[in-house]
Amino acid sequence: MEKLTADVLVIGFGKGGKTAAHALSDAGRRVVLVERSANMYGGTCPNVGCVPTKMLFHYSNGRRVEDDAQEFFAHSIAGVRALTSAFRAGNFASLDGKNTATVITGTARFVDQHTVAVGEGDDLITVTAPTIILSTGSAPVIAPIPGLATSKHLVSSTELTQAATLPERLIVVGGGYLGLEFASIYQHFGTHVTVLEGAERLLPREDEDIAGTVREILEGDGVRIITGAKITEVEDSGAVAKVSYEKDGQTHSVEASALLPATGRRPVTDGLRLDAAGVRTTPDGAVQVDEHLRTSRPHIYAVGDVNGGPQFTYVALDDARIVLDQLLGEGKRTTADRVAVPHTLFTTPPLATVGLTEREARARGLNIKVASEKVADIVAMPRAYTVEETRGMMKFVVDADTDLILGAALLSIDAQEVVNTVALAIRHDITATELRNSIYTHPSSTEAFNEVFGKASVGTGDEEVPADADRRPGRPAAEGPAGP
Ligand SMILES: Cc1cc2nc3c(=O)[nH]c(=O)nc-3n(C[C@H](O)[C@H](O)[C@H](O)COP(=O)(O)OP(=O)(O)OC[C@H]3O[C@@H](n4cnc5c(N)ncnc54)[C@H](O)[C@@H]3O)c2cc1C
Ligand SMILES: NC(=O)c1ccc[n+]([C@@H]2O[C@H](COP(=O)([O-])OP(=O)(O)OC[C@H]3O[C@@H](n4cnc5c(N)ncnc54)[C@H](O)[C@@H]3O)[C@@H](O)[C@H]2O)c1
Repeated sequence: MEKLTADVLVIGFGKGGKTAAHALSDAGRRVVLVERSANMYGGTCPNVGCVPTKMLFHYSNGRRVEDDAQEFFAHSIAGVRALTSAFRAGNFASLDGKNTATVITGTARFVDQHTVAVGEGDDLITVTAPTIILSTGSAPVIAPIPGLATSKHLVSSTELTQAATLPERLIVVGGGYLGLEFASIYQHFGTHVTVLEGAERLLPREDEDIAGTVREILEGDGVRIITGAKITEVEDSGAVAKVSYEKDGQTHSVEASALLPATGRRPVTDGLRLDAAGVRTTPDGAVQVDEHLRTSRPHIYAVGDVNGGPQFTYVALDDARIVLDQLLGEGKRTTADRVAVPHTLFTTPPLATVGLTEREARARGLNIKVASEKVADIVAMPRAYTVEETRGMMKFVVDADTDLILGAALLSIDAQEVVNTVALAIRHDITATELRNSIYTHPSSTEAFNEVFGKASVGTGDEEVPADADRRPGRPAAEGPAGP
């Protein structure tokens, strides 16, 4: 049995926890970080989340019709394994290698509000610290559908990033971020994918034109999408699972050899014995926090997915900044400081969004203009043609009184990059006209701003500005294709 003390104890090697651990250790604090699995140094994102899925996204888009599907898939999974294991090793070494940080592998459980225990019997380690940061992440929700949890065909997203063989048919239960990304990736690898989504339409938060175009693109790639599906039962039948669902009063069924639950993720607090520390949870099972991410015990913080906030790596990172500001800074930073946080759904092409949708802006009674154009029609953005991905559309919602950008939905090649510029413009009050009249590299996707912002449907009196409006006299006009 070993008894350790530290200045700061971090539970979970996720983005939030490790970012805080590095900074605190660099500031000379003695840090102990406890991670329950040697396969998870670095947390979900680099091991079983963002990194492997985005690498599979990349590989799957490179598959040619003549490639053998199984061979190509096996090669792709090998690439993912190599990268994730390199990242895992790097994550461990960079933290454990510091003089003031120690990583312990095991599951932490609270003994009291300052102490956790890891392991049992002779291997028991206790760690006591005046400050504790919880960063235990989230786990998939398995919807209470009869037969789903016990189906031998159930596969987790983790398994799908490490699978040895490509399933011939895959049913994805839930058409949110995780479900649509796996649907798009696996369909491109050659699996026949069916998405069963409970809501009446895909991506209900997005405007109908955007959600409809996402659906059209996925269906164009061969993904079968059934919305408004009320799944009633899952039955294993030999090599396949049969999923029964009701839609429009009729009962239907679909079969597949693999079944991915993608109906959300819940905060992980199992086994932590939060009660022993007096840390309260919300009715949804998240660790309850204030805007400084302090729990009901002010010396215990909770960052990332476990605190019930938006489940994105960059939010976990920002959570760490808030806690670090408490521990090393002025203690002013809060979750309320976040403005225009962008998101990207990595379908092909990706959908990146920020701020308000058109529907939300209108519901707020704002006087808006909407600038929108199909990617294939954006003459100022030949990049889409050069990489042979001209599907999608770009849409901006602009305040007609102030010319400030209220939101954007970019369903387009490079959208995950372009959206960050829009988010920055929103945060720093850069107007739509300024974005429209700026100089961008060529050929790039950002160049679309030169044109699309000039397409506002309900204007402030601004006339449409042509794509090449801010070129100097004598220069050639737009160098892109003349348009389809
Ligand atoms: C398939 C998939 C794809 C995703 N893609 C993206 C994306 O493209 N972009 C994006 O921004 N986000 C993405 N996400 C979400 C993102 O991965 C998470 O929001 C992020 O990893 C959360 O980080 P975290 O710090 O909260 O916890 P995590 O990274 O989940 O880390 C928590 C760690 O705590 C450990 N742990 C749990 N309980 C204990 C305990 N009792 N003791 C010790 N250790 C414990 C776990 O083993 C785990 O390593 C994706 C998620 C998934 C599942
Ligand atoms: N690119 C990214 O940033 C990325 C990628 C993957 C995951 N993530 C994160 O992980 C989280 C979890 O992803 P997710 O897709 O599991 O959750 P989600 O909340 O995004 O989507 C869940 C979907 O399942 C549907 N659903 C719920 N119950 C259902 C049922 N019984 N039958 C059919 N459909 C049902 C919901 O209507 C919803 O559309 C995401 O919210 C996101 O924060 C992010």
